[in-house]
Amino acid sequence: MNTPDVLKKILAAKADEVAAARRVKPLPELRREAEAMPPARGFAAALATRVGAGQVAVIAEIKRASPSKGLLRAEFDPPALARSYLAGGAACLSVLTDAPFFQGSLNDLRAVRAAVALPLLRKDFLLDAYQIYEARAAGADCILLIVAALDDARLRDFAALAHELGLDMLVEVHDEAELDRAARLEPTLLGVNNRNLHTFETTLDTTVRLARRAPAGCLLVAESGIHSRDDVALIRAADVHAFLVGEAFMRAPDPGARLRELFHTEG
Ligand SMILES: O=C(O)c1ccccc1NCC(=O)[C@H](O)[C@H](O)COP(=O)(O)O
Repeated sequence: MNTPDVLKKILAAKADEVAAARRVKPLPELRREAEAMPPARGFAAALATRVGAGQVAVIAEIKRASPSKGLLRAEFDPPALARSYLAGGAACLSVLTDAPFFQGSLNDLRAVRAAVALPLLRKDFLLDAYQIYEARAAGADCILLIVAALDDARLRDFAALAHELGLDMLVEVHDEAELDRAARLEPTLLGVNNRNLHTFETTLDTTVRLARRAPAGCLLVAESGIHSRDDVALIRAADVHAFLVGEAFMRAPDPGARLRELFHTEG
């Protein structure tokens, strides 16, 4: 699929999906499940520990398909991918749970939770508090808040709910105006998506540019379009040491080995 404003399409489908999910499992029941979960694993802390030790921190993504690239990996076994990433040195994992556009599911997230102890990001398009409870109940440790998809009130409310449920948040921006809105949340983790989610245009210059005006004290994560060691070096030169990578790993025969090749010199 390569139509303009895919984000708008995804959000429209998501609203229908959430309404359907609420009919199957009403919020009070889901909330009880979420609140009965064991404590979340520190997603932000896992990244900060690596970066604090002078290492790169990689969030390795489990994504079968994407709107911009279509099918990325025919043989798709989320627990096996998670184990491969663990062996390759990932600090955390990101699991796509959107079905219509990425061919993912909450079951993928549950299966990965059962397979490895690494902290997990639920990668989806959140527009309703219901999805935050869903994330917690399925074993996520972190949620994604896409600033382009949320007004300021929802950003604030979702941040408060994530905090209440013990979840970390990756607050994602793509331009200066979004960065200024995100900064008001004083985020611990700030993701810079190199991909424009309306048009798919992807350039690493986005991270380089926005890194210069990122608020002090937050940990920056460069997201999307990272394919080579030169890409990694360019981003590290901008003083960004945490990365979220999907396609480059998903297309590799051994994703964990590819992670090691891209990010580590030895091992
Ligand atoms: O990946 C897409 O095509 C896409 C399209 C529209 C909205 C979001 C999209 N992707 C989500 C992501 O941000 C990426 O999965 C993630 O940053 C990894 O990117 P990559 O390494 O380029 O697969």
